[in-house]
Amino acid sequence: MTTETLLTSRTAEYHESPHARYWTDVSYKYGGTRLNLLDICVPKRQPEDPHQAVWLVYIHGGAWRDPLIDRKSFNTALDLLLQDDQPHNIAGFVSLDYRLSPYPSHPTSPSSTHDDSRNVQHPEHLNDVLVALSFLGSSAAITAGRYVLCGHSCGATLAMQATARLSARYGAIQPPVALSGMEGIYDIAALVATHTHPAYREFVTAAFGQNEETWVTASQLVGKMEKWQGNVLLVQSSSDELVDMEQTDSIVKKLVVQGFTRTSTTSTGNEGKQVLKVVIDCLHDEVWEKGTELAKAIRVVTDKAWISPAKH
Ligand SMILES: N[C@@H](CC(=O)c1ccccc1NC=O)C(=O)O
Repeated sequence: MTTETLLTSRTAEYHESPHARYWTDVSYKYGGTRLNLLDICVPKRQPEDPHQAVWLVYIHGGAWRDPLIDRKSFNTALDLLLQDDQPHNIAGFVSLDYRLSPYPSHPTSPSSTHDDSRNVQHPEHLNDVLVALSFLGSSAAITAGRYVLCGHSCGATLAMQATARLSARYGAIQPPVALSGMEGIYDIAALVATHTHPAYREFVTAAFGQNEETWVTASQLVGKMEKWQGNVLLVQSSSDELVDMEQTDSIVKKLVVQGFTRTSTTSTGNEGKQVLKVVIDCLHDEVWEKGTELAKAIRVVTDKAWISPAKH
């Protein structure tokens, strides 16, 4: 990210800590809403090999609608990463917001029909993510395709959708070099069928409408990951009370059909098109609330042993 780009952003705030420089509340979309903002953190200790370094872009969860889970939910994991003694391969971190679907029944912050930031449906969440990535493309790192997408829950859905979209056709934005999905939703129809609590159907119809065909095409991404050459890390807790293991197992199978190979380690050298499933043990939101598992996944997915080397 060039400093000039950031300085021209109307809303951005700048501050520093002993470990990093931060630009927060950066507007990524012309005429955007208060949820079309992102936060950037550039560690003062930069990777030893800048040519191989990547940017990490985080996409939060919250069922496409929860106003209390936003880009700031990345901060606990970010603080843990910045305190690490061991060196990283990460040039910078981005956590982004995107417009949400309606949530008029939220107990403390119900959405109003007049709020442009909380009344969208698929594919607008994805479109916002793509606009954010395009904004970030003004950074040399991201134009060169050296970034990794990491998403939690419906953020993992968005990370997968964005990767599928960006690898399907040639465009100004390169797809990510690697992808990490945590507690992800990859089969919306199965999610609604498995979980009979009415909240599931409620948030899915708010985000994707009533037509179940849209749920299938939007989340299953059949055939849409074929062209992408990166590696995928999928992390799922066996004690997640909201999203079941079958979500991750089903996308693993679909990736294998699209040319991916299952692997059990990240340290065997990277040939691309590998998928690694890691089982953890915590509640759904503890992944980012405690930050430990999120930080761990980010260390792995950005490691030079896991991502394809930059071409010279
Ligand atoms: N806190 C959310 C619920 C939520 O985030 C969620 C619930 C079930 C399955 C997945 C979820 N989040 C995925 O992004 C809500 O209030 O709607």
